[in-house]
Amino acid sequence: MDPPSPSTPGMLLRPPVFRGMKVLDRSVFRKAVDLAALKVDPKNLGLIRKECAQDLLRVPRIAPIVKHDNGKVILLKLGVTPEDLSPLQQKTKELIAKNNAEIIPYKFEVDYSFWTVDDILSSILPESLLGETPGGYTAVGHIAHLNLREQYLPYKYLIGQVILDKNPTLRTVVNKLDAIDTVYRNFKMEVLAGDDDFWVEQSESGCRFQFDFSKVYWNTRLHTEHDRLISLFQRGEAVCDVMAGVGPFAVPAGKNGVIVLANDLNPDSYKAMVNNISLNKIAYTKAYNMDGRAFIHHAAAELEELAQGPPIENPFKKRSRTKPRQPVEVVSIPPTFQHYVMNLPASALEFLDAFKGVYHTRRHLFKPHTTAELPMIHVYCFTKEDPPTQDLLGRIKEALGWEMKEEEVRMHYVRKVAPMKDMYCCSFRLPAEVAFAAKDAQYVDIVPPTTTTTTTTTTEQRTGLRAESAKRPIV
Ligand SMILES: C[S@@+](CC[C@H](N)C(=O)[O-])C[C@H]1O[C@@H](n2cnc3c(N)ncnc32)[C@H](O)[C@@H]1O
Repeated sequence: MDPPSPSTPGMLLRPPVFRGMKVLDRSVFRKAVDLAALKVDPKNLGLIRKECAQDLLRVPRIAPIVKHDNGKVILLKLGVTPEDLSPLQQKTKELIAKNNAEIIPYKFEVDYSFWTVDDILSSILPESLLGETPGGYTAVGHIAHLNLREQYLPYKYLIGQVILDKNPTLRTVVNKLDAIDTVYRNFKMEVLAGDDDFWVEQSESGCRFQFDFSKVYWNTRLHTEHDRLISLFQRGEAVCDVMAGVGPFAVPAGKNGVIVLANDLNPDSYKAMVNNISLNKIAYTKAYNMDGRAFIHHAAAELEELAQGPPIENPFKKRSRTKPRQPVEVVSIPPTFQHYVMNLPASALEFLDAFKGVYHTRRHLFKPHTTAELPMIHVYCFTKEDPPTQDLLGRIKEALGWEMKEEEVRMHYVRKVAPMKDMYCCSFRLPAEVAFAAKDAQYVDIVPPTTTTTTTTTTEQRTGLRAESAKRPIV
C-alpha cells in the first residue's frame, strides 16, 4: 500500500520528516497548516462548540477555540476548507447558516515546541528503527535514564536532547552503560544531554532521599514493594535491613516508629543513608557499613545491648500546640528483631547461612521464656523457574542448612526483570533449629570496611539510639 499523501488530513499535523538527522536542528520543525475557521458571535461560541463537536478540530494539544484578530474563532476539522464544506455534517451547515457564521481561512502555525518526543523522533530516525519508542525513560530526581538498544546508539545524543527539551522537570539525560555492577548494583552511565550532575533528590514512601545515582543502587520500580514490606512492620518492632542501600525500607520504617538497624557494604550508600536519616529527622534508624553476613551477627548483639539502655525519645516529633501536655514520643527497644530484610536478589539467598547460630547465646530472649517469637526473614531473589517453588525451596535449604516446608515459605512475586527472569520475596520464620544452633567458626564477624558514625545533629545526644551509638563506636 502507498504511504498516505501529505495532503491526507491525518498527515497534516505530523512534523516534517528529516530522516538521518544526527545533530538536532530545531528550526526545521516549523510548520504551517491551512485550516478553516468559523467566525461567530462570541455569545454563540459555546453553543456551536457543543452542537458541532463532531466537526471541530480534534487534535491532541490544540484547543478548537483560538484567538483571532480581537476575537475568537472555532477551528474546523482537518479536510474542511472555506471553499469546500462538504465534509461537515448537515446539522453543522444549518447552524452556520442560521447564525450567519463566516468561514475564514486560518493558518495554524506550529514549531519545535509543539511536537512530542515521539513525533520528533519518528520524523528523524530511520524507518527501520520506528518499531520501538526509544524516548521511554525512567526518572530518578532530575535524571532521566535510558537503556538504549545498540541500533539507537548513533542517535543517542539527539534522543537525549529531545527528551530533555520536552520535560521541564529534567536536567540530565543519561544512558546506562554495560551491565550492573556485581557488588554495589549501581550502573555506569553516560550523559547524553544536560548537566553532568548525578546528585539527585527523590521522594518515596513519604520521605526524601538524596544520593549520587551513579554510585549507589536505586530502583524507582521497587516503590510498591518497599511500601508492601514497610506496611508489615509495626511501631516498636525492630527490623534488621541487611542490604539497605540508601534506605528506602529503613528510613520510612523509622519514620513510622520502627527501630531499624540498617546496613550497606557500599560506603556511598551508607553515607547517603546517614544523610537521609538526618534529612527526614528519623530518630529510630541507625546506619552501618559492613558486610551483610557479619552484620547479621553484629546487629543481634547490638540490638540486645541497645535494649538494655533507655527507650528512644523522638525529639523530632512535633508537639501539638493545642495539647501542650502531650508526652514526648518514646519507643522502647526490643532485644530481638521481628524482621530481617535482605534485598540483594542476585545473591541474598546465599547469605542465609549467616543465620546459623545467630541466637545461640540468646535463647533466653525468646519463647517460652518471653513472649518474643523468632524473626521473619524477607529475602529477595531471582529465579528462572516457573513455578519457582522447588527452585527457591532448594536454594533456601542449601544456604540455611535446613529444609523449609512449602507451606512455611511465602513466595511473593515482585516483578519481571527479564523475559525469563522473575524477582521474588521469600518470607519465612527463622527456624529455631537454625537460630539456636551452635555457631560455626565460619560465622565469626568480619572486620567492617569502615567504622560506623551517626548523623550529626544537635539533638543527637537526646535520642536513645544515637546516644548509645555515640558512646560506643562500632569496630
Ligand atoms: C539491590 S540493592 C537494594 C538496596 C535497597 N535495599 C533497595 O531496596 O533499594 C542491594 C544492595 O546490597 C548492597 N550489598 C552488596 N553486597 C553486600 C554485602 N555483602 N553486604 C551488605 N550489602 C551489600 C549493595 O551495595 C546494594 O546497595
